Amino acid sequence: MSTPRDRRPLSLVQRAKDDAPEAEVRPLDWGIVRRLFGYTRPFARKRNWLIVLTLLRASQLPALAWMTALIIAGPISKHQLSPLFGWIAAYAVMAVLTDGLFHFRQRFALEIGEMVVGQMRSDIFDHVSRMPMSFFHRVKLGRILSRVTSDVESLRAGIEQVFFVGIVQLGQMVFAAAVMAWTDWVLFLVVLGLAPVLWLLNNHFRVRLSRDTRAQQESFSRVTATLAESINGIRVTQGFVRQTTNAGLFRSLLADHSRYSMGAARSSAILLPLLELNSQFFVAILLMLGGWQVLDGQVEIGVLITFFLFANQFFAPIQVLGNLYNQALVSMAGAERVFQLLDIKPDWEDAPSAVELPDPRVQAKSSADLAKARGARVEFRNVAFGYDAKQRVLHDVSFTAEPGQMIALVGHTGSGKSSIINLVSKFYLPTAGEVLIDGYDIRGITGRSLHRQSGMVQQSNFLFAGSVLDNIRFGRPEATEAEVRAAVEKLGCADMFDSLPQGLATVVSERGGGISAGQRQLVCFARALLADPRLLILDEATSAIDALTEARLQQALVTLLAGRTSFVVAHRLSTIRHADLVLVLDAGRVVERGTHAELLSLKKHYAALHEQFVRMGAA
Ligand SMILES: Nc1ncnc2c1ncn2[C@@H]1O[C@H](COP(=O)(O)OP(=O)(O)OP(=O)(O)O)[C@@H](O)[C@H]1O
Repeated sequence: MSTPRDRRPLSLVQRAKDDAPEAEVRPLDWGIVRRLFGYTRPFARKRNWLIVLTLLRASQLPALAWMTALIIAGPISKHQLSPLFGWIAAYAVMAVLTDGLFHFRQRFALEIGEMVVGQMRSDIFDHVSRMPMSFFHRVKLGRILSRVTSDVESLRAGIEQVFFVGIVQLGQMVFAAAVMAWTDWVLFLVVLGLAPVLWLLNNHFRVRLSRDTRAQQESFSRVTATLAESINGIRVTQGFVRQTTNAGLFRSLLADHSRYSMGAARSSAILLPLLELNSQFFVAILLMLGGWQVLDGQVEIGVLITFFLFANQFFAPIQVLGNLYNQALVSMAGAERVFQLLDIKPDWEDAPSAVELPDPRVQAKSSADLAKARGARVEFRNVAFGYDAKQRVLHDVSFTAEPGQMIALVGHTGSGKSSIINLVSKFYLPTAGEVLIDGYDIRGITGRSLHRQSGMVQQSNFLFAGSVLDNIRFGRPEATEAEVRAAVEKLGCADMFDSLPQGLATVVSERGGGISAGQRQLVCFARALLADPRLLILDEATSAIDALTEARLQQALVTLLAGRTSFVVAHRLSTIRHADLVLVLDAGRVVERGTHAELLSLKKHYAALHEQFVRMGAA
């Protein structure tokens, strides 16, 4: 068995084809903005203060400009020295206030950004962890990684910068427009008349930029997805000497990404100078008209200076807003992808009426009761199942595993062994028929309560990066070192762990590097033993292990399984011989059942499989 797995070919060529671009989105979507804003609700006080500070700052900058204009047009142009000092002192106070507020605005914005980003990452993790296995067959690891990393990171800039800096800049523009209109409405009308030209020009380039930015992000997500898959599949890559081919394909994805990045950079390199040129063009027109009014004596020079100061306040934000708009597009695309992931509904969930699977060990009064309660009763009644609606992979499967029995599943590859185990673990629900655990229909009990009473040892013997000790107590983190040691001793393998460089404290890597295949398997056995499950699922490792270790593993296995109900996808004859019931599967059907001896005497499917086992063993 190879529990939950991806059956697509592990090839980068395939990946490049698989990764069709994600759905196009509107550049600015207020629904997404509102939803993002919802993330600031837990920090509403700070957020509201931030909004107040932002609005204040939006008025402070134009106020400073106005004070400058008043000082120039007033005491300076009228040569009044003593009022000048008063004005300058007022200006200095205003400047200190402005930058004091700036400090808090900046700090609050960064803090809120950080909190939102942290919350979002934690939501993605929670959401993904609760998904049924079918989700992990569909959604690639790399895609999940890029949601949590680059997409969320692009949102941070959106939250910290776009919104709050945007308000300041817009406020500044509105204030400046009001002062300009009040100072000289004719010149102001000229500014207003030319504004649509600027807007149309910007719009054209921004649509282009938005397209380029999305393409750039998608190509990057393909790069990260491919990287994640390549590292995961590094053994296969090296085993088939595909390094050069894969590196070439990876380079072509990088080249793709560079092309899109260059496209985005080119569009932005046209847009930004154009914006600047526009402002300068306006200034030229204003100089011409304003200069003529001053020369003609219609307007005082002080008024023209005021107008220019505010024209500057009006135009400067256009560029900043342009940059913020670019950032908003990037953030919007990131937010859309994050929300798409968060909105994926599981194919199925526990029914609202689902109850906890009772643990009979809790009620056991005598040690005899306790011994009986150590294993669960599992029954399949006419079960049919398919990973998708079109194709069934199990047909009419019925059997009963009494408490404490060991059921061995044997059959050729693809015969349905893993699928039976996926159903017992409630990783999937049967398409038809019933799976009963202790008489409870599996649909009516919660997955969590079932998993609390079950344990799993996978063929890959998956270990987390950390110490051997922590890996063993993964299912019961509160277990003491003494309890872990007791479990290891019970399995009769304490010496194998003691021989490690730092004993149980030895650190292993994600793929279990640092310890041998046999030791890795023992860690998984000890982990299962410590969790003390009533139902144990074991996918026997096929990896070659020397005869001595094999004998010790077998002994440890007998200890581990004693009294518990177990399902074993058996790859070793010695295990099958111990089974109370062997189910022989062929094309999703149970074609034979019985003990090893009974099945051998039938001289049919099992006998043929047995012969293969023996021959392989001899080889
Ligand atoms: N995630 C999946 N999505 C779609 N079909 C699947 C999936 N997993 C398995 N299958 C299909 O279901 C059928 C039964 O597969 P299953 O994994 O149960 O067989 P198995 O006996 O455990 O095989 P093996 O010994 O190779 O692990 C096969 O035809 C297989 O292609």
